[in-house]
Amino acid sequence: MSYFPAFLNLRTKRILIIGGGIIAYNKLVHLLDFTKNIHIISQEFCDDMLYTIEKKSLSYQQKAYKVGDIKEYEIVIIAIDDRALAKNIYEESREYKCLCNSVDNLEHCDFTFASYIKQGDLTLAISTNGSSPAFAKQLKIYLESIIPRDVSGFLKEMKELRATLPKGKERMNMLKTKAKNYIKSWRKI
Ligand SMILES: C[C@@]1(CC(=O)O)C2=NC(=C\c3[nH]c(c(CCC(=O)O)c3CC(=O)O)Cc3[nH]c(c(CC(=O)O)c3CCC(=O)O)/C=C3\N/C(=C\2)[C@@H](CCC(=O)O)[C@]3(C)CC(=O)O)/[C@H]1CCC(=O)O
Ligand SMILES: NC(=O)c1ccc[n+]([C@@H]2O[C@H](COP(=O)([O-])OP(=O)(O)OC[C@H]3O[C@@H](n4cnc5c(N)ncnc54)[C@H](O)[C@@H]3O)[C@@H](O)[C@H]2O)c1
Repeated sequence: MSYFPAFLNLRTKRILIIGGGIIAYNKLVHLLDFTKNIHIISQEFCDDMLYTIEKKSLSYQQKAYKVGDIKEYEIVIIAIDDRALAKNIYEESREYKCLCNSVDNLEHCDFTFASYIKQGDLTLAISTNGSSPAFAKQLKIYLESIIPRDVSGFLKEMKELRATLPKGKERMNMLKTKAKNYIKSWRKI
């Protein structure tokens, strides 16, 4: 079964990252593109993680994970190097209604992180269902080379048109043609 692609509003969601190594740091950086409502628990923190925690004024605790620490969170990311503990935390998470991501085991993921491009209102996310994160990243790099820098400006213009023109068939056709021609113009770049 494949993961369902959805775009979540994280504004009201409390997120916990367990772990302070490079992988936890990568997940943190990606989450920070969308929310600052993040707490981190770890025994040790890498320098990049500590720098970012300070710069973004994030809350954190330097300690070993204790049963119950995940209780208050809607989203939990397990990014530790202890597979047995990761499994225990995942099993504990089943008692709550939180969504769990475990960086070491796809079977322990209610959701996975996507490789993504974010330019203004355009977010493009890639999943390989865990088959090849390396491929997801390279495909992202390829798509980044195709999508022009002014895409966010184009979306602003489209948003404005949708807000001002009266709804109906005429607007629909006009927006469709404009979008089609914009994408067609990329081939000439
Ligand atoms: C896309 C991206 C997003 C992000 O991290 O935010 C992401 N992994 C990225 C990179 C990456 N990860 C790995 C490599 C080495 C090459 C390779 O193995 O391919 C590279 C490449 C690199 O770093 O260059 C190794 C790896 N990854 C996972 C395992 C565990 C396992 O498979 O069991 C192992 C083995 C660990 C080991 O060997 O010890 C698991 C997961 N990694 C996922 C996401 C989820 C599935 C996404 C999908 O559907 O593809 C999933 C299931 C869970 C999750 O993490 O959510 C990010 C690219 C960000 C970008 O675009 O810049
Ligand atoms: N999903 C991915 O994209 C991906 C990619 C590469 C590796 N991984 C996996 O991710 C895991 C983490 O990798 P890393 O390089 O960040 O490891 P790391 O050793 O640098 O960091 C592990 C972190 O977990 C913390 N930790 C360990 N036990 C803890 C406990 N009981 N309570 C609180 N914190 C604890 C440590 O203090 C440390 O900060 C590895 O197992 C690796 O196989 C995943």
